[in-house]
Amino acid sequence: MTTPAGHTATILLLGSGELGREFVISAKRLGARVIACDAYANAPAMQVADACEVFSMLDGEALAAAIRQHAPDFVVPEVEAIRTEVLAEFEAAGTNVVPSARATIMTMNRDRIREVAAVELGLRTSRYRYAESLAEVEAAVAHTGLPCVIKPVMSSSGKGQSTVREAGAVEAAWDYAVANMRGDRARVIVEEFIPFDYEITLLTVRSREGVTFCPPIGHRQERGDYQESWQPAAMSAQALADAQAMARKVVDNLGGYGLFGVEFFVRGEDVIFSELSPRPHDTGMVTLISQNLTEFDLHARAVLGLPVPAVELYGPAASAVILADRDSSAFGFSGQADALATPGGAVDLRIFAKPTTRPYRRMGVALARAGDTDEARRIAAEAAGKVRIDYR
Ligand SMILES: Nc1ncnc2c1ncn2[C@@H]1O[C@H](COP(=O)(O)OP(=O)(O)OP(=O)(O)O)[C@@H](O)[C@H]1O
Ligand SMILES: NCC(=O)N[C@@H]1O[C@H](COP(=O)([O-])[O-])[C@@H](O)[C@H]1O
Ligand SMILES: [Mg+2]
Repeated sequence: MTTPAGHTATILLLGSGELGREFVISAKRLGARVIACDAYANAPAMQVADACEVFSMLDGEALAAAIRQHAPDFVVPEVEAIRTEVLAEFEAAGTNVVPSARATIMTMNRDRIREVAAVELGLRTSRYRYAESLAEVEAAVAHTGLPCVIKPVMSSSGKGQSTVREAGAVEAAWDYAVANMRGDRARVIVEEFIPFDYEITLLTVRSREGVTFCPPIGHRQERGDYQESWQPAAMSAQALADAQAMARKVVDNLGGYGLFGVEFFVRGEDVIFSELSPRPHDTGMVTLISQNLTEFDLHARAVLGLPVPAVELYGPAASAVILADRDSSAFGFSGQADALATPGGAVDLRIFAKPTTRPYRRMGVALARAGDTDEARRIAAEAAGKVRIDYR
């Protein structure tokens, strides 16, 4: 291990988006040196890191070369799509992969994590079947019933995902999933559609001292992608206890140290496990204004083997996304002053400084804290709406 003089550890960050950017800031505050990697130059986390490397995280040779060159104390995945076999090889040879190579492999594949959760651990999930052809999808739909949700087993942020409400729409959903999947396995999961009352992310920290939880985060999704989140999500003590018990089982099974974003659907008192990220979660960006230690601080502490105390919630808070609506590499922002002056509560912004836009690309978030979560949501949405992307 080659931690340079004056630093506490060397971290190789695999993926350099908005979540990585905040993680770099948190880790650097604790003295770490961070090398940020992603497939394009000037990615958000690269702008605040000590060094950067540009290569596709799916390129096994480039990934192995970067790990060998930097000999990091910790390899910290930030995106889902990574040549995870390489991580497993390095882990076997002694490299510390966060939270573990197995966790990254399981969670990158919806079918693998579903088997762990539903079969091995017996957690309540939606009814599901896997399918690798149109005929198999049709058989799977017969099992789950309609409506159902069809997703490539390898995808994230809603890519390739559709909700099917009538039999005539099954073929289009299969074609859409195959066209938008990642990797070379044409395989989908067909899930029973859960008409949930609300859905939550339970940020769960696994550290040397054990497992701790942040107050639950409610969120609203469109096109499979998060639009706003708020904390704390109102839920019964029993439902929260059930979610915590399930989250603990999953993270203990996956092992390693770090923060996980565990997703649940809640209907009445029924809590249904959906999926999880073995890393900070996009809906958890609300913790940038709601907690004394953000999800990024908690991840950094757990990774570096430092104490993780109980989290202090400053008060009801919300986040709302700022999205682009077209492809561009010549654009700027305006309206930040107006946004930050939104009355009614504490307001903040994160502008990710991504070098290009595309339709629906997340370019920033507005954050708000207020007397209750409804008010915080209203203020965050108002502030986000005031930030304009000026395409030139
Ligand atoms: N079975 C289901 N029933 C009802 N809604 C669902 C179901 N599956 C997914 N959804 C909706 O779609 C959203 C995205 O689904 P999911 O989390 O599985 O996709 P993802 O691509 O992994 O997203 P991300 O990477 O952002 O977490 C969920 O948060 C939920 O709102
Ligand atoms: N749901 C996962 C998620 O939110 N991931 C975050 O988005 C970035 C990719 O953004 P991009 O597609 O705009 O480059 C990732 O690097 C990560 O920070
Ligand atoms: Mg999800």
